[in-house]
Amino acid sequence: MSYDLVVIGAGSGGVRAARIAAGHGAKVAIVEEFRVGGTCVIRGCVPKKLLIYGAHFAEDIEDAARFGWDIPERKFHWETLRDNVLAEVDRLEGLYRQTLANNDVDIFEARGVLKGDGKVELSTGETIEGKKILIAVGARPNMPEIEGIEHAISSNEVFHLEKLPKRVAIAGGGYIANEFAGIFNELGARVCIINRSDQILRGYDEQVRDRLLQLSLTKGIVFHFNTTFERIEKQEDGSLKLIMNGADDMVVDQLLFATGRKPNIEGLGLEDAGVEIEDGAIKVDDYSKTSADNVWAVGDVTDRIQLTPVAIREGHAFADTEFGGMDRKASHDCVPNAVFSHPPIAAVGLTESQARQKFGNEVKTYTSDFRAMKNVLADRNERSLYKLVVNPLNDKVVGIHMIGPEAPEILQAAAIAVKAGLTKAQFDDTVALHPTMAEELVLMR
Ligand SMILES: Cc1cc2nc3c(=O)[nH]c(=O)nc-3n(C[C@H](O)[C@H](O)[C@H](O)COP(=O)(O)OP(=O)(O)OC[C@H]3O[C@@H](n4cnc5c(N)ncnc54)[C@H](O)[C@@H]3O)c2cc1C
Ligand SMILES: NC(=O)c1ccc[n+]([C@@H]2O[C@H](COP(=O)([O-])OP(=O)(O)OC[C@H]3O[C@@H](n4cnc5c(N)ncnc54)[C@H](O)[C@@H]3O)[C@@H](O)[C@H]2O)c1
Repeated sequence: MSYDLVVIGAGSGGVRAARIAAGHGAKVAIVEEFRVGGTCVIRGCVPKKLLIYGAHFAEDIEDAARFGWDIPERKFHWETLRDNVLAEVDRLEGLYRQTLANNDVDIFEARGVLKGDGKVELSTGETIEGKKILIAVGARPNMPEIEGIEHAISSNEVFHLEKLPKRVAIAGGGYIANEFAGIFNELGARVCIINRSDQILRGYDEQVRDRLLQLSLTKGIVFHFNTTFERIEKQEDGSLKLIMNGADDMVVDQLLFATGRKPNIEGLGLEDAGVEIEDGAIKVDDYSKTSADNVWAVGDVTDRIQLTPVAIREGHAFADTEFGGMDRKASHDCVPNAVFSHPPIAAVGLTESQARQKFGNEVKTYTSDFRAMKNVLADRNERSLYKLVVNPLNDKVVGIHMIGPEAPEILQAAAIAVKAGLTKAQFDDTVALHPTMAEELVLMR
């Protein structure tokens, strides 16, 4: 029961760190209280993206008519999509377990609590010991204290709904709210986003998020801004009555709270182990080292950037540094990100306003506001918007912001250019690949 490394949490960051450390020859244990794979695989990125694909067929089937296809009957079965997605999640969990087993990582299916001096107490009653400990316990949905909040669901439950709700309200205006608004709306539900502030997707480029708002409104999603909840009442027929400040009462079948995620720091024995907390998250240095000897933390529990590839990089850098004899830090600069809304948004680097703050008002921007060829023939009045933000001092492209079909797929490749510090002139030097949407990136003048 004595290991070189004990990892608490078998999610994105923990599994990567365990596998890489074991590959470097360390004896590794991983402790998981729920399911191997963590949020991303079990109830985050993966099932969410599969639902996005499922939902998008609604538009494709509609558009198909203009391309000559006669699809006489449109019927959607939520249970089929849900069960297939959940089966795929099961398959992936199996693969994650296999990878750990192949690397001789011992899996303990229990909750782990730090006891200090390298000891981790398991809910099974056992205690295991690690020369080094990695905390990778992630975050959980933030459910604000509101009367009747127990009637609402979070993203944890949304993948398991028995029936597709006819009327859905979603609290929040961030990633999850906009992604699930798109999913439910495409699947035929009436969707309303209830947001306490006056904007969606804070931190994203203003023009891009305004375009998403306009397109979402056109597709029928209703928005209530500057609105807060007073209470939630369950009615006799099972529906929910929402009593709000800033909007009229509303009755819905399902209420989803998507109001951020809180690091899982409670009940973990952090105090006993001497691990310091800052702003509700574990405080770490550039090497993910906590304030305690031989204890590190990666991923959402450190609340740096709550994204899977970031947790993975942090876990990998930790394992390489501590067990591979390398000096590795995870970079948090130029991290590409996407919102899988309908249509999706993708971005990397500085927004126009961030660049103006950093480089002054001479910052140059180039935009392309166009209708994708497919949308033109489909007679779908949905315009895409691409924007390049350029540092006037050296012509470097410091930000790319996009909304339109396949934006995340396109942005991943373009993000390499931004990370590499390429200039606008080098973008212009690249010959377009025609006919694509991505060619707009090298045609903006
Ligand atoms: C609905 C949704 C959609 C998302 N979509 C995306 C996306 O498209 N792209 C993207 O990059 N990111 C997305 N994310 C974010 C992404 O899932 C997280 O950033 C990522 O999973 C963080 O990894 P982690 O290793 O820090 O934690 P997690 O993956 O959450 O893993 C932590 C693990 O620790 C376990 N655990 C907690 N406490 C203990 C304990 N005391 N003992 C034992 N085990 C414990 C948990 O059960 C969990 O399995 C999404 C998140 C959600 C909720
Ligand atoms: N595509 C992706 O990469 C993706 C998708 C989903 C989630 N995620 C990750 O998961 C995290 C959580 O997603 P999220 O959408 O819940 O969070 P978010 O931070 O994107 O948005 C939270 C929203 O809730 C609002 N809010 C916060 N507290 C509130 C309260 N008490 N009452 C009312 N409104 C409140 C905020 O103003 C904001 O609009 C994200 O930050 C992101 O890092 C990523």
